[in-house]
Amino acid sequence: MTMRLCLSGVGKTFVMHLQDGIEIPVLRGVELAVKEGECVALTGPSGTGKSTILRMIYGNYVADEGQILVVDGARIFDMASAPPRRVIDLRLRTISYVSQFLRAVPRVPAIDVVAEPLRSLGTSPAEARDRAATLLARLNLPERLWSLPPATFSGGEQQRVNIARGLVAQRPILILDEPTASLDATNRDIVVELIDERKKAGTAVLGIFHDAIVRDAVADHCVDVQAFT
Ligand SMILES: Nc1ncnc2c1ncn2[C@@H]1O[C@H](COP(=O)(O)OP(=O)(O)OP(=O)(O)O)[C@@H](O)[C@H]1O
Repeated sequence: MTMRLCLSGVGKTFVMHLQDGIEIPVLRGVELAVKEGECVALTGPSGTGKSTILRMIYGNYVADEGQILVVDGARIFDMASAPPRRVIDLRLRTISYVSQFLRAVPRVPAIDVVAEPLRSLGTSPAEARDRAATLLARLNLPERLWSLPPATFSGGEQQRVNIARGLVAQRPILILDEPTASLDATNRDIVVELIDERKKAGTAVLGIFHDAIVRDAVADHCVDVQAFT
């Protein structure tokens, strides 16, 4: 199986510039790898740095040391030292990231929030909306909500829009930060099914799954982040 994501010697210390430069060392020597078609789960107590690892891979946080190699076809990039333009390109084509909370643009209908990643890749509006609709239907989001902006949706409804948006473009790497935290058992099982389908299609998945049922169902192995604190 081809390697898709490989972290070596990754470290992160937060510096609180507005509080006398206080330093908060969080992670050091992070080593982990994810191959195509594989799902790796990050585990460990609250505050150990699981979300920080996901954010460094997506380029939201800059790693202080080490390498975050992202493999896309024949190309390999180091997210730890990638310039902003490369980070934008990797987000467009290579890495999908489902954060814990949806950051919706005001006044944009849910179906367009979900279709947007396909639109940015050049898919026609009609096809992008069709594929968004298919995912929203699978995730049981009532059709009457599709034309409404998600700002007023319930936590579980927003999470399903967020998941649909993260899955719609089928990029080679999928990062999931607690994708089922606000979902009922039926929708949780659908998310497990969708992740499984992605793995079978060759996507490399790295996630945080506090729900042990979800973790056991999707993860091929776990990495305990406490080892890197
Ligand atoms: N932007 C930031 N500035 C300062 N400290 C931060 C920042 N982001 C995270 N931290 C700190 O880094 C540590 C790790 O946070 P992180 O959210 O990665 O943990 P986690 O393992 O995902 O926790 P949880 O399971 O509770 O979500 C925490 O002590 C947190 O306060």
